[in-house]
Amino acid sequence: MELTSIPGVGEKTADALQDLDDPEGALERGDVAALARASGISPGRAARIARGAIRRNYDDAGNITATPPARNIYQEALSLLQERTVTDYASQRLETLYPSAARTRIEDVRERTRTAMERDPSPAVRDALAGVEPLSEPTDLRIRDRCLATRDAETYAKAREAIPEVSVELVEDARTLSELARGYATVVVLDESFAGTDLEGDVRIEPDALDDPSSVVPERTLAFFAQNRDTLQAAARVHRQAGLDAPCDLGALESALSRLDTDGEVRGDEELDRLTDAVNDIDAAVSEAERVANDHLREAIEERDVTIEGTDLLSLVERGAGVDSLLQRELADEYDAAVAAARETLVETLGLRDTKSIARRAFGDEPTYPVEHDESVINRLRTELTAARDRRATEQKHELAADLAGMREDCEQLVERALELDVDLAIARFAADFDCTMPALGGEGFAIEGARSPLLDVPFEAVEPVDYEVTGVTLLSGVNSGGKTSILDLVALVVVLTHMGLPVPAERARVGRVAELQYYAKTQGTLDAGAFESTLREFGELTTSVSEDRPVLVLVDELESITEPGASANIMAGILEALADRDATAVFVSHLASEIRETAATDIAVDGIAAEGIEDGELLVDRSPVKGQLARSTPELIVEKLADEEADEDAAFYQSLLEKF
Ligand SMILES: Nc1ncnc2c1ncn2[C@@H]1O[C@H](COP(=O)(O)OP(=O)(O)OP(=O)(O)O)[C@@H](O)[C@H]1O
Repeated sequence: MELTSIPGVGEKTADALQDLDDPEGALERGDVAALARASGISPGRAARIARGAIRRNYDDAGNITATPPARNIYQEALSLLQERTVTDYASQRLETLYPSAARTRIEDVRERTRTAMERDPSPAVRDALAGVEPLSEPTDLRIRDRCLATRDAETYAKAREAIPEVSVELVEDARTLSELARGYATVVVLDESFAGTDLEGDVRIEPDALDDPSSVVPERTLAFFAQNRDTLQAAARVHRQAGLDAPCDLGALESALSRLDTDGEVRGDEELDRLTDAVNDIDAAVSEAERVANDHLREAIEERDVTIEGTDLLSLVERGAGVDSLLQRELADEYDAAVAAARETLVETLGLRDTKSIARRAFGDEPTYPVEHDESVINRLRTELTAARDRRATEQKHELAADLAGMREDCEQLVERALELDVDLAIARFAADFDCTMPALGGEGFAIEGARSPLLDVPFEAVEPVDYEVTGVTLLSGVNSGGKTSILDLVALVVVLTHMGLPVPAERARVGRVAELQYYAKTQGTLDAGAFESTLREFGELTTSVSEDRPVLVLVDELESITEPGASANIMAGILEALADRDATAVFVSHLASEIRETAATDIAVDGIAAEGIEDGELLVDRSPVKGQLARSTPELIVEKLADEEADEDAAFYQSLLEKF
């Protein structure tokens, strides 16, 4: 795939993407998290690139939101979904959903949405999802107890490239090889020519080692699983809890992972634990053995009366013999028992097996008081135990790596499915939280029934449902705070969600295909001449851009505020006529609906959000616009109320005011 053919991807970005493991796959999957791992590419940019790739695949002209308020609605829709994700991945992945102009794209997302809406976002699944994140590659793995050796310069270069985790050494002959073996626990020789040579230490002749690096460094396989262990365990839990089809045997994976520590060491092996503890506890065990022996001996000596004949004493003194020889002569049996206790304590405390006889030699038969160990024997014991521990660890690593090696691809799928489930669950929760349905696609304009906006400043439970259908060009009139702006937001939201392929917050909805959503929010106050001119230009361009194959939905909120009322009524009438001529769909909210209708040369439909009356100073409003009915304005309603309520002479004044409406 030519990466530069994706909209928004230049040479530099393409180079950065090319360094990823599988840039095409990441683009195909819309894997924003993977794309964001390319150097210099932020998650926001990664999402734009993924959207660009989708647009190219679907030959899609792009996002239908054509104005800042339309884009805000899209952002709000996205936030409502993103708030319902557990993982960062799903949150970023949702950014690849955009309101598309391509029917095939919308249909593809709708298919996924239907499946997503059937999923059950149970707390147990969400809990498990909290532990899942995209897999990562371990870096800087260095193995220091092994090295590779060769006398061939070419093999040396190949080895450095194939197995960078260990040192590679150039050797000249058997002597230099033996020297090397003294510095490493294991030396793997890559040259056949050394076979048959008598070498000291753990030197292995393995000319094919470079073909299977994990035979030399099982840590390479293990490091990936160790680094991602918690994520993989969580992804397995997600599969169990959600009843998802797993790509591999979850039990086998979980049991293999339970034998691995996050630092890549094998755990749960009794023999390895025994040897590790023995190496760690050796000094403490030696002290304990000495203490046991000396306690024994001290007690024995304390309890004994030693009788010594004068001649013996003399001869002892003459020979310069110390108390040791007295010990040997008088307490030989006790000494033997004390040493036996010391040996037993050392062997027992360290749980020794193969190295028992070495350990026993740590306490000599020659009587001394206090009983002391032979440090050189203990050093030998330490060396033997350490070597046995390392051998066992490496064996175990090979075994575990062999179990896990074949599972890598399945694990990648396992995590991907779990993360994608989070995307589905966010959609399912959004649909459930806002009582959504899948809208029907097609026809002219739009029709919504029982629609409730999640964008209002009131809690969703308090939102009153709205029905509204528009085909063609319509003015929407209504009392102050009747909910006109809220309806434009709601219509924009429903249109955006529909074109994203998502469900909409309504009992029923039908949305005609739109190539552009042109939403203009109310301006704050009159525009100066320059701003007024550029606004007019915008509408000029807009009215000429509408055509049958470029259906445009125009939503405009109180355009009259851009200039003085008379002029703005004329301008709006003109824009509406032009849009009506081109069969566009448009809703213009305005307090000048009646003036505009009078000015316009063609018939313009007017709908109204009507107040049913005033109660305690509050308007009672039916939020669904009434078709074909100009709503009475708030001032008119208040004058009418005063005309009804006031005493005779005042009532006449209010009556005359009312007649002017
Ligand atoms: N469907 C609804 N359910 C509940 N409350 C609503 C609904 N629609 C609007 N409201 C409430 O009415 C308030 C005013 O709504 P909105 O701003 O849409 O009215 P408006 O007709 O555009 O007002 P104005 O004529 O002053 O511009 C909202 O902030 C919201 O609190």
